[in-house]
Amino acid sequence: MGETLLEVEDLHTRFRTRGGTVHAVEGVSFTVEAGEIVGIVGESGSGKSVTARSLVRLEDPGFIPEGSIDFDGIEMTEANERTVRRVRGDGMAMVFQDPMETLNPVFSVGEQIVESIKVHESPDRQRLLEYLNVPLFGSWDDRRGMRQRAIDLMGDVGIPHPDERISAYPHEFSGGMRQRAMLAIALAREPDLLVADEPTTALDVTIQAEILERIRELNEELGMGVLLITHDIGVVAELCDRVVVMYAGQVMEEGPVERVLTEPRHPYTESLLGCMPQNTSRGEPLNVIDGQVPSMIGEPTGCPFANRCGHSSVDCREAPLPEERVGDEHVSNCHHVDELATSTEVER
Ligand SMILES: Nc1ncnc2c1ncn2[C@@H]1O[C@H](COP(=O)(O)OP(=O)(O)OP(=O)(O)O)[C@@H](O)[C@H]1O
Ligand code: NI
Repeated sequence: MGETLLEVEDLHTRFRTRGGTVHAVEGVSFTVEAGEIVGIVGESGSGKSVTARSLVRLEDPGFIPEGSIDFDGIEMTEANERTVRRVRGDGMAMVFQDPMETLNPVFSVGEQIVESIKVHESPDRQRLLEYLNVPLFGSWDDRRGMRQRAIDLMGDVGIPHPDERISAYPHEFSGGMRQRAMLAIALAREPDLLVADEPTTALDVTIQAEILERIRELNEELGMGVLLITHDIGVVAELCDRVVVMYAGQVMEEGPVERVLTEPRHPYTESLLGCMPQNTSRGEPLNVIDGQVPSMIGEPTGCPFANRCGHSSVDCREAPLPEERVGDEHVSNCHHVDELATSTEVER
């Protein structure tokens, strides 16, 4: 750790719609160090997925009017198509909630993993393949080696009997197995950073835990950085080193997981923690934060959480978000951080 892999600075991503311009991501900054697992957490619609997609330039039909995405020295917001393809080929790999978004139903899982290995070895080949519209054959040894590598990768992500299942098609796999196959495709590229957008949300709890555990092991074994998008604070607590809390397209709080989750210094984080099932007695309905998520149309003023927040003042409604350093690498973008100081800190 210690080397910055990804540095996002003041990222803005917008969508033009008939109803006006949607400000989906509004001035988001964060970093991921090599080998680190960073979580982005927030309610539905807070801009997590748009942030993730913007990193690999999949924001289309949106656009990035402002901000910088520095990945390993490459400015992604200005990179040409070829560079973007190269980064996706072996720098930043993405897995999504819905594996069918990535898996192609007409090719076997094995073929798709092999294809990903080829793309990793030569990102330009991808373009050639698309252009020629025919499969390219390497030497027999190449093909045998890649097939074996695909089998190994399937084993790595926990697909049982990979040597038999390599010829299976995506529809022959269960949801959990598809998610693993997608992870194998991503890992075939030996990425420095894995961007995983709710990779296990659709799966049952046991399978979810297994896959997340696998991601953690791969992070440890390969030193692969991970940016994990989730709305599940439990997942963040278990897996992440640092967390970025987002709301309405903006960062509310950011810091080491053990600090942010035990001593939140932003009312939004506090409310989010209050909504966790563990903090609600049995039989009680799940807490939900009162009030409405603001419309994302048009330029926001003040703190987007102000209308739902018990601490809100005139500053909150009118002034730009302050960036308050509240501890080592712990930042809260709130005017009222002092009111949220933990009791132990007040005593000091
Ligand atoms: N193609 C689009 N056109 C217009 N608005 C969009 C588009 N894609 C996303 N948005 C808007 O951007 C905002 C952020 O959406 P995003 O999908 O990033 O939220 P999220 O935090 O990932 O939520 P979830 O937890 O539900 O996945 C939302 O208000 C959404 O409606
Ligand atoms: Ni999302």
